[in-house]
Amino acid sequence: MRASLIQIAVEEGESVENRRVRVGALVREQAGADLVVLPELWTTGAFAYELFGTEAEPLEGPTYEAMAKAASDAGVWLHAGSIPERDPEGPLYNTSLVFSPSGELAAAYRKIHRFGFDKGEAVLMGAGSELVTVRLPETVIGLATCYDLRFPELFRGLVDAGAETLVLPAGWPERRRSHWTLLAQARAVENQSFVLACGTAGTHAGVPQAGHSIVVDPWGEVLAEAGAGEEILTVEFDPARVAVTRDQFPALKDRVLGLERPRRAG
Ligand SMILES: NC(=O)CCC(=O)C(=O)O
Repeated sequence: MRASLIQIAVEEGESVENRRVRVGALVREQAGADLVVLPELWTTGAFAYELFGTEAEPLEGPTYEAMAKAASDAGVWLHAGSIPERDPEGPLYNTSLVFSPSGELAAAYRKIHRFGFDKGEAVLMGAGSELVTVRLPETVIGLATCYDLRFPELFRGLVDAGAETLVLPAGWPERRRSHWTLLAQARAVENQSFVLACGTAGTHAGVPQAGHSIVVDPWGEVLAEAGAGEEILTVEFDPARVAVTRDQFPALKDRVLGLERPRRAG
């Protein structure tokens, strides 16, 4: 299976519309790949909080239209990263879109863990509540977004729902790049799954981005890693290695579920 992770540079000097057109062209160039992955909130930048409201789109808005067309022109499965979604009935959401090679929407995932504690995304956007997996011809992908990477129970839920390849668009800052690499490898090892994590490059809203998109195999080995700048990271991997790893080292079968809370001594 061939995957291309498009690590876009998100910089203030470029308009959202220009970036949308540019990204569409980059997706078309990936014809022949099985799966193409884009980063989190690449239209605005994950930290450009002041743009969330002005650039928010309905689910089937301009980014949806452009990416559906790019997926069908290229004939690829496209994880189109996430958009600031305006739900007419509710708050904004950080919503990932997955398109089939014919340009149909295969899945939408609203980010469950919002970043920012008492500001930013955490107050500007609503939280999703549903785990989402998508069956591709070669593998079942499980969806998570950026800060979700810190919450292992979400990924275990995806594995329980059948995921073998965990796909994570992100806008991860350079400041915490060591966490990014470590957590991507940890999620791969503990879930005996491939991890495809696609970040952004450049600097927006004063936050330098880590880049370093990464693909990790079910044994925790890094198959490919990007540098800091805009880059397309292409990797070939064998999804059958998930079953082989889970069979030969069946740690997932040794899970003990429903542990009781410790009793207080004294
Ligand atoms: N956009 C994000 O979710 C940022 C996450 C982050 O910076 C971190 O977890 O650290």
